[in-house]
Amino acid sequence: MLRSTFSRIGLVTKCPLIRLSLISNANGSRTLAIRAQPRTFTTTVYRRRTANMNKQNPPQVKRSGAFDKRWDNSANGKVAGRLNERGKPELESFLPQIHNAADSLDPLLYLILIAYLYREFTKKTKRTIRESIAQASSTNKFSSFHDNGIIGGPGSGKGTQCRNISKEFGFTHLSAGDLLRAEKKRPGSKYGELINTRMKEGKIVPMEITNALLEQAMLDDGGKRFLIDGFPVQMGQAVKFEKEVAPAQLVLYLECPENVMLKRLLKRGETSGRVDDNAETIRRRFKTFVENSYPIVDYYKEQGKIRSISCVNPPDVVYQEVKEIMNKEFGKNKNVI
Ligand SMILES: Nc1ncnc2c1ncn2[C@@H]1O[C@H](COP(=O)(O)OP(=O)(O)OP(=O)(O)O)[C@@H](O)[C@H]1O
Ligand SMILES: O=c1ccn([C@@H]2O[C@H](COP(=O)(O)O)[C@@H](O)[C@H]2O)c(=O)[nH]1
Repeated sequence: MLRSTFSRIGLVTKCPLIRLSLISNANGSRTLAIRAQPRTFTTTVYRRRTANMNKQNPPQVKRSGAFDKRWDNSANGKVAGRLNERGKPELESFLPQIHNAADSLDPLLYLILIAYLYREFTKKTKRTIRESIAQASSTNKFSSFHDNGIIGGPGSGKGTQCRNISKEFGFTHLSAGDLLRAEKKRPGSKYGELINTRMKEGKIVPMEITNALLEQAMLDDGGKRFLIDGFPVQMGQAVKFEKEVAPAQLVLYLECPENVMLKRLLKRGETSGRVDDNAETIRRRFKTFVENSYPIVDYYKEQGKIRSISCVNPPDVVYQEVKEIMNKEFGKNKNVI
C-alpha cells in the first residue's frame, strides 16, 4: 500500500535531489551512498575478494544522517548491481533491491528514488526519440512521396476510417496488414509461412518484409499521396521507413478501449476468415500493440504530427472528427502536393 502510494506520487514528481556515489573503503569493500537531500543513506554493495574479507572482518553496513531504519544489505559482499564502464553505479540495476526494501525504507527516500528513476527514464526515452528523428529526417530515396499513417489498436477502426478518408481526400489507401496477407497467399512466397505464423501469434512480422512490400506498392501505384493503414507498428520500422522511403506528414491515432475492440473483432471474426480474429490471438495482439506502439505515438508527438481521435462512437460520428482534422491539414489545397 505504502509502496504503491509512493510510486504513484513519485511518478508525477520530477525531483533532482538524488545523487549516487561509490565510496571505496580501506578494507576493500565499496559503499553505495544514496544522497537524498537532506539525508544520506549508505549501504555496502560490493567488496573485492581480498585477504581481509573473512568472517572476522565482515562487510560493514554504514548508515548516516537521520535515517536509521534497516535496509537489508542483501548484497552481502557480492556485487548488488551493475557498475558502468567508469565504475559508477547504474541505478536501474540496483532498483530491485531498493524496491524489495521499500516497505522498510524511509518513505521520503523511497519517493525521491522513484522520482529520480522516472526522471532518468523519461530523459533517456526523449533522447532516443530525438536521435531517431534526426536520423529519419536525413534524405530518403523517394522525397516526392508523402505518406500519412493511421495507427490504433486492433479493431479500433483504422480500415473503416481509411476507406472514408481515401474516398474523400484522394489518397491511395495501403494497408500493411492486407499487403502481408496478400504476400502470405502468393504462390511461391518465401515469407508466406513466416507471415502466417507471426499473424497467428499476434506478433509483428519482420519489418524488412513489411517495409519492402509497402515500398513496392507505392512504386506500383504511381501516385504520390498515401494513407498507410496500421503502420508503423514499431519504432525501428517507422524510423527505417521514413529514412528510406517517405516521411509521414500526419499520423492519426485512433484511441479505443480494449473491451470495445475485443467485441468488434470477435464479431468480425464470425465472417472474416482471418487467422488472428480469435480471442487468444486478439489478446496477444493487444499486448503487442501496448508494448510497441506508445513509443511511436511519442515519436510523432515530438514532431507535432500526431492527431488523436477517440473511436468508441459509431463509424460516421468518428469520421466527422477525422474529416475535420483532414480538412484542417489538407483542405483547400493546404499541404497538397
Ligand atoms: N466506430 C465503430 N463502431 C463500431 N464498429 C466499428 C467501428 N469502426 C469499425 N467497426 C467495426 O469493427 C471491426 C473492425 O474494424 P476495422 O477493420 O476498421 O478495424 P482495424 O483497426 O482496421 O482492425 P485491424 O487492425 O484488426 O485490421 C469491423 O467489423 C468494423 O465494421
Ligand atoms: O506493419 C505491420 C502491420 C501488420 N503486421 C502484422 O499483420 C497483422 C494484422 O495487421 P492489421 O493492421 O490488423 O491488418 C498484425 O497483427 C501483425 O501480425 C505487421 O507485422 N507489421
